[in-house]
Amino acid sequence: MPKVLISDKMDPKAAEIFRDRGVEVDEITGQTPEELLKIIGDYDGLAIRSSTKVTPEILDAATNLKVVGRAGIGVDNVDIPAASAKGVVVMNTPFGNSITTAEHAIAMMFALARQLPSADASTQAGKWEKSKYMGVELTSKTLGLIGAGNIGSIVAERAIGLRMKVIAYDPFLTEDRAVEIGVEKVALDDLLGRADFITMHTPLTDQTRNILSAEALAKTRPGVRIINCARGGLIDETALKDALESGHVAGAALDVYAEEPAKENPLFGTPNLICTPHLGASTSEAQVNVAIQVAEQMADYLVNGGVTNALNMPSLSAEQAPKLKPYMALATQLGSLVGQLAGDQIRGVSVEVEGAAAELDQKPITAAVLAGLMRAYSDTVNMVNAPYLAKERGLDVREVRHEREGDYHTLVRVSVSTSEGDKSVAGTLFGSSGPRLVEMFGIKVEADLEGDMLYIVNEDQPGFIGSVGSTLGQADVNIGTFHLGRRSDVPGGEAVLLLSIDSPVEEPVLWSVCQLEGVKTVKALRFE
Ligand SMILES: NC(=O)c1ccc[n+]([C@@H]2O[C@H](COP(=O)([O-])OP(=O)(O)OC[C@H]3O[C@@H](n4cnc5c(N)ncnc54)[C@H](O)[C@@H]3O)[C@@H](O)[C@H]2O)c1
Ligand SMILES: O=C(O)[C@H](O)COP(=O)(O)O
Repeated sequence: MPKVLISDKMDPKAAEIFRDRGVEVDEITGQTPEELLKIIGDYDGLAIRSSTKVTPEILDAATNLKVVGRAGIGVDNVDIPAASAKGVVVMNTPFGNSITTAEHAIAMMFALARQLPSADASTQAGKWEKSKYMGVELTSKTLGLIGAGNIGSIVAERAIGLRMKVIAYDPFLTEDRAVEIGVEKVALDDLLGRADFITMHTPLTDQTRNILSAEALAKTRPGVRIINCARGGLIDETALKDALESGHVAGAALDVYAEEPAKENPLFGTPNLICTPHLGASTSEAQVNVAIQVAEQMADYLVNGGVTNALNMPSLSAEQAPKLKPYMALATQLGSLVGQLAGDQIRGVSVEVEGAAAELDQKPITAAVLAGLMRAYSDTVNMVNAPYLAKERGLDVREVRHEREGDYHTLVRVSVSTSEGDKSVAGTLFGSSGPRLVEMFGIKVEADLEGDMLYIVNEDQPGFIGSVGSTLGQADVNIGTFHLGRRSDVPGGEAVLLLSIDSPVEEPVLWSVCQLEGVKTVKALRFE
């Protein structure tokens, strides 16, 4: 039974769903990295929010880990390249808390406009400072969104409802989408110069880090108010402090900080600053949503192989997974066959699908081919890390989908380009018997690729099969099945022999086969 650790505070629904789906679950929150390091090796899954840091050290110790599930959106606390390299799927729940977070941004905007936190403190202190707390109206003001994805577009919708004009800077926002969500797409400098309120809704990346730098803040309108419910690090905190102190920025409302938990921060105590402790996603509704979603996604993966909302692997629904399963087996075998035969000469790989296979999502099939192909060099390669490893090795990977009718109801072809030319193998699915090789390097040969096998290329001549049989027999190697193919129907050409054998063959036996007359190539193969 797969075992999951919930390492950050999560709604109890998550544990309930794991148990209902046949996944054992432990809930141990608030651990130090050292404590987590000691126990992580026991788990197949790790369910987190933003507190647990999934570092390369944690991943190294996580010898059984298959999936990290983030109950929330931001995954900057997970080292995704390191997880991918280890073959660990990283999933998030991209929509479960977006309304709640957008509402928090809107609440922050109101709080800034009317100075609600300090007006509250002053009133409860008995000061009745009516004239001190003069506010501003939101109606007709310009709201500048930096980032107009899920949360940004919900904020836009709410702000338009408040009769604000919304402009957005987001290099990935299309003009059509901008029109659809009712915002004007603008350049960053344009936004900085026009917005009365600026709200941040991007992930923290190399491009967005300090996007509100001292230089950018200097371009904003005097009296601008700034909201950040996205990620600390988007705003230069020192520059913001200066701008608040000078009065150029009239107010800032922050939910996120460069260092979290932010028990100390240089900004604390600055005038006109409102702070919340990373509460953007903290409503009971959002927490139930993300807990249910993350547990369902992780259980799907661990129990059925379904992949949803993965950041380092193509999606594969729980309905699709059983349909794709035999194809993955076929793709892995074909990849393994060319990987074992063409080895490190491979420069490029092309994966073609036709017939029924062309109706399926091709990405998982390609990932399985690459995993099979690279298993010749790596024990830890799987469908998650295979595309990354392929990229790292500089393999040119192509996918081709044929609409045409072929000889088989379904076909997957794997072609590799090597320094010695192109080579291609193809396989199909046969009724209930599953994956079967049907063509190899231009020769029709049918074989089930499993266990230990021997691949021989020879000149087609009488008596050859007998001499192979007796050479193997003398070495006590039992032949299970014989699969034969030749380049043309005319005898005497090049032939391929694929033998399934009951035990691996040692080097001296391979050498003896190699010495038989007409033999061009001999190679021992192994399939899982
Ligand atoms: N405070 C919280 O508790 C809380 C809760 C949920 C999400 N978040 C954070 O909010 C942020 C937005 O979440 P989302 O669900 O809207 O994400 P999203 O992926 O739907 O949207 C992000 C948008 O940022 C845009 N973007 C990327 N790079 C950009 C750049 N260089 N300049 C401008 N725009 C850029 C993208 O095109 C995208 O449209 C994330 O950082 C997430 O972690 C915080
Ligand atoms: O990215 C997110 O989903 C938010 O930052 C929420 O973080 P939390 O789960 O730690 O509240």
